[in-house]
Amino acid sequence: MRSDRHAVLRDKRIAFIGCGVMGEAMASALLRAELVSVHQLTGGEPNPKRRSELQAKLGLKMTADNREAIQGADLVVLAVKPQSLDAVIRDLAGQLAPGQVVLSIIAGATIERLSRGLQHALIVRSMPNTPAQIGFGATTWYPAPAVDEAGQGLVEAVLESMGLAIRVDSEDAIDMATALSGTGPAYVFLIMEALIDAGVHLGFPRAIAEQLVQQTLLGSVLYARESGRHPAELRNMVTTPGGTSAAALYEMEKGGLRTVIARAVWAAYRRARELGEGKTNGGPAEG
Ligand SMILES: NC(=O)C1=CN([C@@H]2O[C@H](COP(=O)(O)OP(=O)(O)OC[C@H]3O[C@@H](n4cnc5c(N)ncnc54)[C@H](O)[C@@H]3O)[C@@H](O)[C@H]2O)C=CC1
Ligand SMILES: O=C(O)[C@@H]1CCC=N1
Repeated sequence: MRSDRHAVLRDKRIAFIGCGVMGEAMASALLRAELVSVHQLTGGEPNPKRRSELQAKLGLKMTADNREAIQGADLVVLAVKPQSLDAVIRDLAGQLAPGQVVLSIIAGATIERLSRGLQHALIVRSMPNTPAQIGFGATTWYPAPAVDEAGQGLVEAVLESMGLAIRVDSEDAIDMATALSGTGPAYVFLIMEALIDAGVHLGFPRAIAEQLVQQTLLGSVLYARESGRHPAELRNMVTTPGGTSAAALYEMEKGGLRTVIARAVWAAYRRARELGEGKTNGGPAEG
């Protein structure tokens, strides 16, 4: 289902409940793509510093009162931490008007929990990521059965303004995507940091190490996408027999890099499920 995003979002009002990293990323993406004008957006945010920051930076109308924020909104985006969800439910339970669609980006929070807590059936669960801020996000979304075509079109138009948006066919796929793409930028930034530090360790000035690493990551991703080749084939093309890549890859395999990455992604998936069960404090994963 594709539709003209401008037409879908024309005159639509969107309320962001929680305006931290992701609330700001989503509002910025919509404004940056000129899909909405600022008077269509409202932010509900208890932190006065964040309220004035977003007012100054994006021109957003901000309020500390979540009930006021959702007045007249077509779409209500829930972008608070899982730990703040109960407070939002207390504020908004029974307060949503019949046609309002709720779009949650909260890791773990199930449609059943949101729908029961808010006493509202029109719920969409989604999982974006931080590159959404510059239009390169990767988002998955899954609507409750009660959300009709128009509601889904509205959600899709908002999510596509942030980059790739894929509708998945189960809620479990949202937890899986939380571990892979939602959390994914954290993995990439850690690898980026480790490579830059290794460059500095070799003797490069940090600014040059940063440029070389950023361009290598960017170029490799674009090359993989453009060539359409399997990553293993592309890796083999770098790996001269008896050369430098073979020496480096040996150390990576010996250190268990693939297993470490797979275990990290499974740990994030388990954690997403725990958050959904209301276990809001973490701890080292076992197993
Ligand atoms: N940061 C990320 O990379 C991603 C985060 N998420 C999800 O997005 C949600 C928000 O994450 P961030 O933006 O990183 O968190 P954040 O901490 O930056 O933002 C949350 C905002 O909610 C506000 N808030 C707290 N209690 C509130 C209440 N009762 N009513 C309204 N606002 C309230 C806070 O003051 C804060 O500004 C989380 O549930 C997370 O699971 C999803 C995808 C990626
Ligand atoms: O760390 C977290 O819980 C959130 C969810 C996806 C990315 N960040």
